[in-house]
Amino acid sequence: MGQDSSDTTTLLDVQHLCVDYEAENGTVHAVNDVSFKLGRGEILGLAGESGSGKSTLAYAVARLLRPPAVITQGQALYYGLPSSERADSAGRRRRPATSDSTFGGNAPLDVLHASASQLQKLRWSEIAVVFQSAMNALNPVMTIKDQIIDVLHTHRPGMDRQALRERVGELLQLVGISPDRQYSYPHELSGGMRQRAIIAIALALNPELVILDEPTTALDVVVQREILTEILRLRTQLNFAVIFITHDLSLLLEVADQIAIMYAGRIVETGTRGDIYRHPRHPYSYGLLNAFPSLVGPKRKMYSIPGSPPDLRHVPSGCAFRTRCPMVFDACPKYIPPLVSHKDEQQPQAETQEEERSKVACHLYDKAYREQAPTIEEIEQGYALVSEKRGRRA
Ligand SMILES: Nc1ncnc2c1ncn2[C@@H]1O[C@H](COP(=O)(O)OP(=O)(O)OP(=O)(O)O)[C@@H](O)[C@H]1O
Repeated sequence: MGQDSSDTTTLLDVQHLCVDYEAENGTVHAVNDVSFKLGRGEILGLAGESGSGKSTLAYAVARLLRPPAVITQGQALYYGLPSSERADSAGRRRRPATSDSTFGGNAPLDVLHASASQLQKLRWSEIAVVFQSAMNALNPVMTIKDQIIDVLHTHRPGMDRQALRERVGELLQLVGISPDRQYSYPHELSGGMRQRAIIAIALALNPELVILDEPTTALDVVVQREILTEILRLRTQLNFAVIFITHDLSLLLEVADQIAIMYAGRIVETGTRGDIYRHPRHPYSYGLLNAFPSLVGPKRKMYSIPGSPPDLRHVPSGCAFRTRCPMVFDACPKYIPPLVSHKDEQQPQAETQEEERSKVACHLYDKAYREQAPTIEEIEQGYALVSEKRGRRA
C-alpha cells in the first residue's frame, strides 16, 4: 500500500469500491467506499470482526463474487508484469521476451470491469485465492499430484507430461511436501499438509497476488506457525504479493507489511504493522489489538470491545463504531469520518510515504473537534471505564 499509482511497484490500486448483497430482507452494504494500494511483493493484512466485509472485499478484487453480490462502484486497477518479467519458481526473473498483451506494459487492467476472457487469464495465473477452509475443499477422490496437474493442464494446455511432472515436483518441494506424498489422497494427509497442498496449487501458475482467507484458522497453533513461516519464506523467494485476511490482528502483526482494519464495511485504519502495534489510533483498532493475546508488541491490559458489530443493512449514522466506542463524543453521529493521514506528533518529520501509509477514520483526530489527538493511554482508560461500568451492572 501507499505507493503512487504511476509507480511501477504498485500491483493493485483499489479505489472507492462498494459492494452490496441484494438480500430478500434488505440490501447489505458489505463494502463501502474502500480504497487502498498494494505494492508488488507486499503483504497486506485485512483484519476485522466477522461480518466486517473482509472476504467480500478480497473476492470483489478477484471478481469471484456471485449474486446476490453486486459491485455498485469503484475500480481495481491491476498492474501485472508481462509474463517474461515474472519470477520463476526458483525466484529468478525471467529474461525479457515478447510482452503479454493483457497484463504488463503501462496500461493496468480494471479487474472490476474486465471481460470474461481477461478474467480467465487473470485467475490462478495472476491472482490465486486460498478460500476459508480450502483444505476441506480438496477433491477427496483425487491424489494431490492429480489435483495440481488439473490446474496446470487447464491453464497451460501446452505443457507436456514431462513438464507437468517436473512442475509438480518443484511445487511440492517448494511447500515442503515430500515427493512420495504426491500419490496421497487428501484424507491421508494431516491438516497442515493439506494446507501446504492448497498453497502449492495456488502457486502452481506463479501468480503475482495470492489472497489467503483465514488460511490457518482451522489449524492448531504449532502448525499455524509453521504455515505462516512457510508463507513468509515463499513470499521472499517468489516475491508475490499477499492479501491476508483474518479476524486475529495479532497474527497480522507477525506477517503483514501493511495492515488495514475494517469495521462495518469500511477501512477505519491503515498502517505498517509496527505502527499498528506500537500505536493503534482508532479506538476500534485498539480494542481489536487487545482482544487477542499477542506474542509481539507492548503488553497491554486486555479489554473486550463492548456490544457487537451492526447489521450492515442498518448501519448507525456517522461513525458506525460510535455505538460501541468508549471515546464517543458529540461529533461522532454527525457524518462518516474520512480515512485521512494522521500526523504523528512524536515524529513531525515523518516521511510523506509513511504518512500516506498511516491513516485513520475517526473524528478524534480532526483538529476541528480536538486540539490534541488522543493518547493511547486515554483510549485505554476509555476501555477501562466501560469495562468497570459493565462489571458494576453485572
Ligand atoms: N450471500 C450473501 N447474502 C447476503 N449477505 C451476505 C452474503 N454473504 C455475505 N453477506 C454479508 O456481508 C457482510 C460481509 O460479509 P463478509 O463475509 O465479507 O465479512 P468477513 O469480514 O469476511 O466475515 P468472516 O470473517 O465471518 O468471513 C456480512 O454482514 C454478511 O452477513
